[in-house]
Amino acid sequence: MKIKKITLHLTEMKLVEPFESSLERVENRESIIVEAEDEQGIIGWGEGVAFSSPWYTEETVKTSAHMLEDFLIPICLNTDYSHPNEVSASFSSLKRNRMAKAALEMACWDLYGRQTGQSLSNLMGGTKRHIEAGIVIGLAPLQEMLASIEGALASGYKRFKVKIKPGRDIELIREIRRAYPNLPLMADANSAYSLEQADLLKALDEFELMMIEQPLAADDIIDHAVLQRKIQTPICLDESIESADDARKAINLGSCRIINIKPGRVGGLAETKKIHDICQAQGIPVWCGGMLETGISRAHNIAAASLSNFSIPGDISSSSRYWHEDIIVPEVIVENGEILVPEGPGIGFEVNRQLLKKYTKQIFTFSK
Ligand SMILES: O=C(O)CCC(=O)c1ccccc1C(=O)O
Ligand SMILES: [Mg+2]
Repeated sequence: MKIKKITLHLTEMKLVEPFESSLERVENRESIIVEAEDEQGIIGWGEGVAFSSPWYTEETVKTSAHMLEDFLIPICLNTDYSHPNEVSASFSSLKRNRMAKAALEMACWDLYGRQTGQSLSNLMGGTKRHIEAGIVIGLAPLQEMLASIEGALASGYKRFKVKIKPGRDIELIREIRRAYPNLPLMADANSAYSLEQADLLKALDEFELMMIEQPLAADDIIDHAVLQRKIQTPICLDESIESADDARKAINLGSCRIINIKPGRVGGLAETKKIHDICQAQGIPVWCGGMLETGISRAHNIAAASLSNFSIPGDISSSSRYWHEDIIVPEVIVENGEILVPEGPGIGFEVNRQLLKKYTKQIFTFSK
């Protein structure tokens, strides 16, 4: 797989509605779309999922662009890979920056799938033809959150995640439970709590949440292990898990009982598969998270979620949940709470060049 040309499209798209978590309110989503072209003119697509500012993890759109331009793209253009599994290994001398690495690695997987006529799901060993869709309700006044849940229920979503933060936790969950006693419900704190608040987190046990996601800091798998021993609600780690090694350590310490895998967070699809396999061997279910991404990253997520141990519905919603118009064709559609795993080559979606151009603020091209 010889890559001849790589183009970075820096895009900005306005969300259908602002998305609020414990740490940030996202209204305009900047992204890096990666286009990798081989000598035959076949093109693969990837997407960097870092945000404009480092509120979720330390990477940003600009650090990703810097890593890609100055380090990752030169490696990629100068290596003749025989399989996309080799791409992340070729980046291994560079520390961290996994969102930047993932953006390029995933473009290579899509390219390879299109070169060989295989779907990403098949390439990764996916077994599911449909995946179950979940939805995330951002922080908003209670009535709005309840209305969002009602709408999502009507659309068939199978799992409901609400963002929480100190001051919007126990009472918020109590009200949602009062309205929906049997809803498959979970909460995501995006690391807004500390171990001193263990009693408060323990008070959530009575609501029988499916899990609580990333209550403590990203680098706190020790404290998460202490917390998990104190509370009944299963802890799911998101920000804390950037690699298969992180997953192994967190599982061994008892820091979590479930893991949220985002291919764009962990360095790409090869690492996704490794984390998936480690978790499967240890009896830890995984699900696929989201990053308010365009259809390109969403398509990669769908392929990943077709693997068998992605056994809990993920944060994979329809394109229209976030975008007035998505940049892929067809858009991602949720029907009866499910998304069809595409069987076409690579990600199985085409990129709408006209829309990509419409949302592109800057474009950079690199060739050998
Ligand atoms: O629906 C989505 O795309 C994911 C929504 C979400 O929870 C989220 C959105 C942005 C950044 C982090 C997270 C998260 O999972 O923590
Ligand atoms: Mg999360």
